[in-house]
Amino acid sequence: MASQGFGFPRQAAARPHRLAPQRAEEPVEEPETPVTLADDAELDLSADEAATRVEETLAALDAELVGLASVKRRVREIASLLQVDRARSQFGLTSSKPTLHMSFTGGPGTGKTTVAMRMAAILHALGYIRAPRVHVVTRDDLVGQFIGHTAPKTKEAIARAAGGVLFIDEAYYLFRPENERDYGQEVIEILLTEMENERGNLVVIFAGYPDRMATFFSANPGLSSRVPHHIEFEDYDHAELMQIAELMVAEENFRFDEEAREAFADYLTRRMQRPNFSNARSVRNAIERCRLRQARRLVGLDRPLGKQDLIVITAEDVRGSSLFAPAADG
Ligand SMILES: Nc1ncnc2c1ncn2[C@@H]1O[C@H](COP(=O)(O)OP(=O)(O)OP(=O)(O)O)[C@@H](O)[C@H]1O
Repeated sequence: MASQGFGFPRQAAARPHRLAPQRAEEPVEEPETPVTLADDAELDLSADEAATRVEETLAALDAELVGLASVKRRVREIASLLQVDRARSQFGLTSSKPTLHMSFTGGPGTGKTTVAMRMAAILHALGYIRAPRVHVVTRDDLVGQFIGHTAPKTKEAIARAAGGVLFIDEAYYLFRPENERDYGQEVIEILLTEMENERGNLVVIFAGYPDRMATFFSANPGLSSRVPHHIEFEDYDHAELMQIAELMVAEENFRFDEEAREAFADYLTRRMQRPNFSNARSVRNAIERCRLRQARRLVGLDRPLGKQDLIVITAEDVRGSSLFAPAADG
């Protein structure tokens, strides 16, 4: 038997009554009704247009994000879950929509926000959310300063995220056990209700450092039980950070020369041991400062510049960092 593509087979519904005449050049998409497949039909999961878009996003995730093997595996699993759920509904197999609230735990700059954006693209491609949108908030966007201000603020944030993803960065700041009248508790209660009521219209991602997130969830078991997907982001090692640096430099049409590459590796070794090291974000910031020093060097050159001059970052541009100063402390 010929297998069918994975798009929902549809039949045209009756022409809807129109309230206002449409201009001829604006074709109106007819609403379509899904058709339930026969019990002996077969589906080719990979022949769907949505599956193609998901594969493209997953391939971009692989190519553009260094490392993160277990994160990429979990994103694939969630994509598979939704693909199979779509296939089941085509056969009329009813089940509740999967709950996709998640926690992303990991150190700073490990790619949590970036992966959230890719996740939103996948959830959208598979029809789980209406828009591939991520609304990023922190405690200050949700908690009001006075009585009566918190609920409207939280509800406004939820309304802005509706149909997409609400990404709550450093979510544990919502919970301050030392102050039992803290308005953060009100936010958690509203979230609990909305995560249940708006299931299928809103995905909430709680993000932050692993240890603090663990404390946050164990202190809020109601919330924890509504978050079935926990994805952990590891700190990057030196080799991965070097690859990230090469990727970022190439994306901006720059290039390290051989000595600059060595100097940057040396820089990273030093930077990783210092306070406030933020993984890939620290790499991005370091590259910005290399660009600044390259510009300063080029402007000071007493000769015309060629294309290669503008592309190449040299060891001097890297070693100008204060980390290489004899008594570096900043
Ligand atoms: N694996 C990676 N490969 C390439 N670039 C990456 C990778 N991870 C992160 N980046 C880049 O590093 C920067 C910081 O990443 P991102 O903001 O996603 O981290 P984060 O975990 O959300 O950080 P924070 O928790 O501090 O907000 C971004 O510019 C992102 O593109």
